[in-house]
Amino acid sequence: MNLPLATMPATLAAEGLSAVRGGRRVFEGVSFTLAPGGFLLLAGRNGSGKSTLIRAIAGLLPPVGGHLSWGEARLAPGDLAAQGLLIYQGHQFGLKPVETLAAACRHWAAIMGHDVPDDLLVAAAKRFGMVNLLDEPIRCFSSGQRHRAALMRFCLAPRPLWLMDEPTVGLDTDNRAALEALIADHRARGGMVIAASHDPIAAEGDRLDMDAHAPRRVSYAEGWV
Ligand SMILES: Nc1ncnc2c1ncn2[C@@H]1O[C@H](COP(=O)(O)OP(=O)(O)OP(=O)(O)O)[C@@H](O)[C@H]1O
Repeated sequence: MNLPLATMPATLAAEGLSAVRGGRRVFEGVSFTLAPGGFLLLAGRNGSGKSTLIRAIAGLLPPVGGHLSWGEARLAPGDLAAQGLLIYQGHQFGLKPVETLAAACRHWAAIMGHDVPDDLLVAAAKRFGMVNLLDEPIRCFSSGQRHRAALMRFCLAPRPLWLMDEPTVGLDTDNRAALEALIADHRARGGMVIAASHDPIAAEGDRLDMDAHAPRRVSYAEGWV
């Protein structure tokens, strides 16, 4: 069962993004275009800025340079989230240990402004082999099960742009395949995915190498630091 997208997707474009974290420039000159149905893999070494770029697109960390646009509209930081266009999944799963999986899913969807009918919840759980865990509290879950619980959220809100930070971590072979099928189904209805990953993900698309966007090092010999 796939939810129809609530909003028509449009091309997402980044132009010359740069970001600073902890007072240090992390990357600069990041540009890309992601059309409806597109997939963009963010690659690069540890610390190259993959998570930072995802957070910048999600509106959690305003870039210090460059901008995003959605179709013809130039965006201010946070606009994609404010307009209900994205789902972001970072390294923190944000799951309450005392909640059951079903309650956690409904809670998260409510925050996103959606009700979750039973058939949708069961379909989401089926994707990741979680149906028998729907009434179990999260505190009893293994780390891989927590990750799968977090991934179920992508099935629960019909938003066109998915931002996935290390979505394969801790998944076994079957659940990696389930993740890849989820991504393929989303793209087939026009959805778009940006994923940061050290692992290969079976999805045709573009690759952005964050190592190529490291800030230029300026030497003392050039006169300023
Ligand atoms: N909360 C923070 N405060 C200050 N600096 C940070 C913070 N988080 C990350 N950084 C710095 O920002 C840079 C980019 O980190 P980021 O997490 O975006 O890299 P990454 O490419 O996702 O790395 P990894 O592959 O290890 O997940 C790193 O140099 C890191 O030290």
